[in-house]
Formats: sequence, C-alpha cells, structure tokens
Amino acid sequence: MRIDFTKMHGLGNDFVVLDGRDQSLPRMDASLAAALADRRTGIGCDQLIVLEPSLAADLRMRIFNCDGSEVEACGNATRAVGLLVGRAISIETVAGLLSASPCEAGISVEMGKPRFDWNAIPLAYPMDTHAMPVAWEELVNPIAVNVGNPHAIFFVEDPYAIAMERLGPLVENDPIFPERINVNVAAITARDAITLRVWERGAGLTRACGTGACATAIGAMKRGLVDRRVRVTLPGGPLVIEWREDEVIVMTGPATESFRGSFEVGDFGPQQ
Ligand SMILES: N[C@@H](CCC[C@H](N)C(=O)O)C(=O)O
Repeated sequence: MRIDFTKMHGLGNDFVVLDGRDQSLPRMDASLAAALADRRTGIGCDQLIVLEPSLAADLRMRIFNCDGSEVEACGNATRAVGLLVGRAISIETVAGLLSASPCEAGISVEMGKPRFDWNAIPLAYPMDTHAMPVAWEELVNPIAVNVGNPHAIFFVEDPYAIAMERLGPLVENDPIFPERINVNVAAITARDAITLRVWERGAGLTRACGTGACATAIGAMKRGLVDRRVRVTLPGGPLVIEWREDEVIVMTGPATESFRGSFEVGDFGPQQ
C-alpha cells in the first residue's frame, strides 16, 4: 500500500501530513505513527497529522506526537493544514471545532476558549488551589492553562538559562500528571512581548509550539503581565496571539510546505 504525504512546518515545528480525504490510509496507531516520525529510520517529524473527512467541519484532524501518543491539539499543525487546503476552513479536532484562514502574515487560526487552573488539567489527585503546591528546582509557581491540550507555564528571567533537557521531562512525567503535560518557560520582555521555549509532551524540545504560545500568552494575560495582543517569540520565530473579547484565542503566523513524497506502509509495519 503506497501512501502520499506532505512534509510541512510551522516555525520549524515539523509535520508529516497524511491526507485521507483523497486516498485510503492504513489504520493509524502509536507504533506506525512513531515509526513514520522517527528521524533516522522514518520520514521524521515532531508530529504526524492525519486528515479525514468530517461530517461536522470541512475536515477532521488527528494529531500524533513523535512518541506515538495521540493528542488533542496542535497550533502549528492547524496553520499548516490551513496552508495545505489554501482557503478558509473549519477543522474538527478532539479538542473541538477550530477554523483557519489565510491572511497577510500567513495563516490565522481561531483556537477556541482557554480553561484555567489545575482543575482544567488531568491530575492524579484533585486540587482546589490556583497555584501548584510543588516546584521543580528553579521552576516554581506555574500557571496551568488548557487550550485543548494541557500546559504548565513558568515565568522565568531567561528561558535560555533553564536546563530544559533535564527539567522538561521531570515536569512532563511527574506522577501528578497522569496524561503528562507540556512545559513552557517564558520571559516577559514588554507588555506586548514574550520569549518562550517549550518542552513538548511526547516530542521534547521543539523549535516552536503554537498551543504553548497560546497558553503562555493567556497565562501572562491572566496574571496581568501583558496586554491582550502579544508577540510570542520562540526559537523558530514569532507568533502573534490575541485574546478576543469573546474569549476566543486567535493565533497568527507562518506555515510552510517543505516537500511531498510517498512511502510503502509495509516498510514501517509491525514486521520492522
Ligand atoms: N506542536 C504543537 C503541540 C503538539 C501536541 C503536544 N506535544 C501535546 O502533547 O499536547 C503545537 O504547535 O501546538
């Protein structure tokens, strides 16, 4: 079975997109997703994106991290899918209905309404507090924001001085988070500017994380640190995040198609 794919990225957060609207796809599971995402023996990507027909929207998007886990949301992939389709579209996801449309700065996406505090995050035991009672070394006092997927945001002086390779997995895999968590470290540099690095659940350090940028911007707004429209600069470049009066988050930024190709499913199947 030969499958066509498109390799895409949003600010260097890269994807293999399989479009099941115009070809039949194999049943996607964790091991096939991880095999395709492998950078040495597969095509290589941070996330594998599967597009399917939808009754509720123009299309349905499924998202798999490179470790094979299926997740609810991916901001950069939503822009990439907007670019792929090339017109304003609605997208059904596990996290709800999103919409993407082309604009001068690339693609603009309505990411839905955020949820706050620790009751918005799957936890091993319930917590009433607004602040986390624990710290992970110098990572303290996080704010929790769910933008379809769960994020912990730590405001620090310099995100590039944080040992993310060590602290990222420590927070991501803390037993308090049974579904793990995305880890954001951010510095506020102005009322309209944030510098951000993200250790992604199931993918590790990426060059950019769209939902991380949304969650961090909203967390900073909630704490009164920034205004309702901010530029969030990630290692791969900037995104503009706006929190509209109707509480919907709007994320705007670029998306890029790198190349197209095809592969034999059998080369990545269980016999490997
Ligand atoms: N890169 C993404 C987020 C992908 C999912 C995330 N790693 C999770 O497990 O929730 C983005 O651009 O938002």
